[in-house]
This record gives sequence, structure tokens and C-alpha cells, in this order.
Amino acid sequence: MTDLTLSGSQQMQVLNYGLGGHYNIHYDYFDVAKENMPINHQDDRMATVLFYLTEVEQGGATVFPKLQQAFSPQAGMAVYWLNLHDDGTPNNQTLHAACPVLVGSKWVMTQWIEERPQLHTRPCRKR
Ligand SMILES: O=C(O)CCC(=O)C(=O)O
Ligand SMILES: [Fe+2]
Repeated sequence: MTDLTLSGSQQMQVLNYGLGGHYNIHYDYFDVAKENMPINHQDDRMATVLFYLTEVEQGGATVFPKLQQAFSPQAGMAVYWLNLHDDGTPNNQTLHAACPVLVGSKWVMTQWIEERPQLHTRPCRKR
């Protein structure tokens, strides 16, 4: 689906949000150049695939305020985005949050895709 390898990436994470459940505004990348990461964990989440497993009656949208985009959960839908630019620097336009569930329950599955395993298949370009 993404043409990226999942080797070295964490397992998918399943999240359930009940009434009022939300995810505060955040980036999925760590910005490894800035953060003092241990030498054996210098990798970053270059991409995210977010699968919606359920529809939510009201609320629960994933919002990207800097891009002015919102996605309302639909069962079977996925949103895929790149957290890093082609040169590996973080793309701060990817700031996002999950709005509170107002009615119903929300199930999602997140796959974060690591950058380093793409080394031999994905060229590193200048921005
Ligand atoms: O549940 C959502 O809509 C967003 C989840 C998310 O941002 C994440 O898992 O990193
Ligand atoms: Fe996220």
C-alpha cells in the first residue's frame, strides 16, 4: 500500500476511544537530530498509516490544523501521511490531534513506519 518496508517498525497499535476520548495535539516524529536519542534508537517515524475500524456517531475526527484538514472516521478508511520531508527533516505541517468522541466509540489502528529500514530502497533527496 505504501511501498515502504515495515521491517524494523513497531507493531500496529490499536486504540479505543470512549466517550470524551481524545488524543492531544502532537507530531508522530521524534526529530532525532534534536532529541538526545540513544545511539541504538536513532530512527524516526517517517510515515503514519491510520486505519479507522469503526464509524463514530458524533465527534472523533482526526484534525490537521496547519493543513486545515479533518477526517471523520469511516470503517475501512485509512489516512496515510509522511511525517518527514524527503531529506529526513521533520515536516511540522503534520501536527494533528484526535477530537473527543461525543457519541459512540472509536477504534483505530496506527502503523508508524520507521525511516532507517527504507535506506536501500528510497532515495534521500534534497528538499
Ligand atoms: O486516533 C486518531 O484520530 C489519531 C491517532 C494518532 O494520532 C496516532 O496514533 O498517532
Ligand atoms: Fe499521531
